[in-house]
Amino acid sequence: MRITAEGLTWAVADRRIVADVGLDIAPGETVGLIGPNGSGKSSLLRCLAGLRAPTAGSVAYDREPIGGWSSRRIARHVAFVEQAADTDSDLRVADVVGLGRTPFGDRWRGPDARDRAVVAAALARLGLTELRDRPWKALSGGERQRAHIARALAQQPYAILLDEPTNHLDVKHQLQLLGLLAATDQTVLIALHDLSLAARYCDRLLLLHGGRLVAAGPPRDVLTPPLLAEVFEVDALTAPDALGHLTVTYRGVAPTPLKEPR
Ligand SMILES: Nc1ncnc2c1ncn2[C@@H]1O[C@H](COP(=O)(O)OP(=O)(O)OP(=O)(O)O)[C@@H](O)[C@H]1O
Repeated sequence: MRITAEGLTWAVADRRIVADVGLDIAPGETVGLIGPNGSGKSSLLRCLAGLRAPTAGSVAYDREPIGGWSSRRIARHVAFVEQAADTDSDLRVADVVGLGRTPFGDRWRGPDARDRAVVAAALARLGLTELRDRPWKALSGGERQRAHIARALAQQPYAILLDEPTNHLDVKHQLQLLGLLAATDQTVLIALHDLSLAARYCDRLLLLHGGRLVAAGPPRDVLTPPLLAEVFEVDALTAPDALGHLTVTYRGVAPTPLKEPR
């Protein structure tokens, strides 16, 4: 599914948190959303997921503006894995993953055989089959994170939006998750702080700064030392690692320009 935005702006009390963003994410693309803390990544994702009505501009799925869509219709197209999402603590893991089937269900009946098969497949893809009957409150942070991603997969969306999904995961599960997302046919937009992982797994990167999209393109075009210095305020260089993957190495924080003497 193609996701587009034109002139997308979301403001709170005259402060533009997402400012005039235009983007076009092709079906099946894996796109990384990068930018410093507070640059507007979560806010942009929430607008694209239909959870926030833009102050100006529009979001479209396959060229159809989603402005008037119900949340159920949106959920049949896009799954959103929020940062630090919380869930009712009385549920078991399989119940939480089963919430991904809600947009397809009939509220008068429980899950059918197909729902159960989809949930089992999603649990297996995230390596959670053995934990399926565990109470939610007994899971570690990383296990919860993986269960939220399994819930998104169980939704069988055309596109998945994820807000820093690797932040609780150990190295193996980071690599597994990003490999899974890069390999899927679904359209993927993923906010990431690790720029080397973003470069390795994403086809393209979108760089946000102060709510504005300041660069978009293949990782080697976006992760340039001048842009890293300007946007992230770090002194960094990029080079292929031993395996040939583009990596970012940090010399340190960019030197603060000296203030002019009065
Ligand atoms: N509901 C709100 N009301 C007022 N300000 C908000 C609201 N939501 C977000 N902001 C502000 O908008 C800015 C962008 O926030 P957002 O969470 O989108 O950034 P982010 O790039 O995802 O940051 P991080 O990397 O720290 O997660 C921040 O300064 C934040 O405080």
